[in-house]
Amino acid sequence: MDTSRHDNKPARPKVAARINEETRVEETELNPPGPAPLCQSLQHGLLELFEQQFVGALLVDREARVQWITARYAALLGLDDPAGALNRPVEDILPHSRMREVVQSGEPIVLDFMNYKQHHFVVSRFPLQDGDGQVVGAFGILLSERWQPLKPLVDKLSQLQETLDRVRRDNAGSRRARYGFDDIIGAGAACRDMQRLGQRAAALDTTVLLLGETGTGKELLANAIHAASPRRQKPFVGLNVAAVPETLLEAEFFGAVAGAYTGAERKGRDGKFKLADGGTLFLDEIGDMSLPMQAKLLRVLQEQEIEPLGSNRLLHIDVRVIAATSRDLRALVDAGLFRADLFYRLNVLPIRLPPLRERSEDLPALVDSLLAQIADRTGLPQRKPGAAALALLAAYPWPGNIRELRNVLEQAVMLSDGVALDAPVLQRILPVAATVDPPPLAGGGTLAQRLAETERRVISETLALAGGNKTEAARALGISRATLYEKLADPRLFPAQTGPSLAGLVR
Ligand SMILES: Nc1ncnc2c1ncn2[C@@H]1O[C@H](COP(=O)(O)OP(=O)(O)OP(=O)(O)O)[C@@H](O)[C@H]1O
Repeated sequence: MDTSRHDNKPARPKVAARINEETRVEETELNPPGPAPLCQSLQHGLLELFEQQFVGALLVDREARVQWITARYAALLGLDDPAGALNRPVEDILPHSRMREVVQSGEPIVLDFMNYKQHHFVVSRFPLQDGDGQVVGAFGILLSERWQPLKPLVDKLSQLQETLDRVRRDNAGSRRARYGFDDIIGAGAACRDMQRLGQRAAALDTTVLLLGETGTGKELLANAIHAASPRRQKPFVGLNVAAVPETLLEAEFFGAVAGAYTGAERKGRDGKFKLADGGTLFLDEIGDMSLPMQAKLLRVLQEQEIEPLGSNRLLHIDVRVIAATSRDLRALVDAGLFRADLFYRLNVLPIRLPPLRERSEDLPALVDSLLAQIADRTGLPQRKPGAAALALLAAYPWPGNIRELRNVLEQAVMLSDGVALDAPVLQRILPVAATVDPPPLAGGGTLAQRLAETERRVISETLALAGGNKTEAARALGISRATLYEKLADPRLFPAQTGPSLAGLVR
């Protein structure tokens, strides 16, 4: 039936449900009299254009009632009679739609995920205004039926969020520690031991050595130790040794006087030791330091004096060092790659942080706490994992530990609506098919996708076998450590960041 509003216009055959004589009556009632009634801005074939260009498109009035929907969208939603959607509240046909929010706030939602039964749609929503700037409705576009093409973007968002959190943390409270022992979740024996030793370290003013795989909470524990120590009113400063090029490390540690360098460093600047004066310096990935730098660090630890680059003056500093590494320092000493005297100097009070796979008893509490943090930050309702989702999480080896768990949960929250956190959503996110019932291998995927899947699985398994130790894993795989880092940072291989995070680079 052609129900075009303009008798002299050609029919628009592809638009299954459009504003017809009946809805025109409604529309006149819904819109204030004025020069721009709802839909006038979409005249002259625009609707057909949307029909052709997008997987789906939809228009609602200011009461969020459907006024127009493309035939393809209606078919995707399984509507037998698309015209039957007209004038119904949008949630009747799309329970998780946020079109009402757009109409009410007048703000667009430029990119979002929306669930519909088993589908994950990528959608955009825009408010429509009349000539007086009044919101008269909203326009929604279904950009893609699949969210996977946007996965690199989702991964990047997670990483950037972590970077932002860390930068905020570093800037907040003039370098004060932001986390305490209360923020360390886990009541299992391994976690209790770690916290008991941490409390002891806080009371003593000695050097502390934190040993654990990436993402096990070394920086969190270092924060907590500082916050519970007599130095708590003084700065807490972090530095990831592995993230700073060797040539810049000395200036990063000890600072440089004006004129010591040309170019950007001409003005001179304070090093991390100076910035941490009176407080705590957290040195992450200490095992990655060159032998000459190790000698310089040892001298500072012994003398509590630094010499900024380009100066011949020694500055006295009072800094407690908390060092951390994911590498086996003793093995590095045996291999002649780490100075024995520095090792003994650092190893006064070693604390081992267990990998997540060794503390499965803490997993439900960790998941709960991380989901609460995500809900707090995003303003979305807190998700609750079902038994199947928890079983799936427990089956995965977590080479990236709690950081990886947090990234996976963040992605799952973005991709699910409602309160339940479903196993199928997690299953799609987890890098290795950590299924309770493994899915059949047969199926789709291009050669490139299937090769990537195999590569991802081999790397994950090797890392898990190597206890998260990247040097050992790289050796077992016959690739350099740098290549392994590159692969771990490749979002096509590892959708949830399991390698060194961007955050590490800004520390
Ligand atoms: N026990 C825990 N309870 C709650 N959150 C935790 C816990 N351990 C770690 N996390 C969270 O996991 C993430 C990674 O922790 P953190 O940066 O401290 O790990 P790390 O061992 O220092 O990692 P890397 O060696 O890669 O720098 C952070 O968001 C941290 O808040």
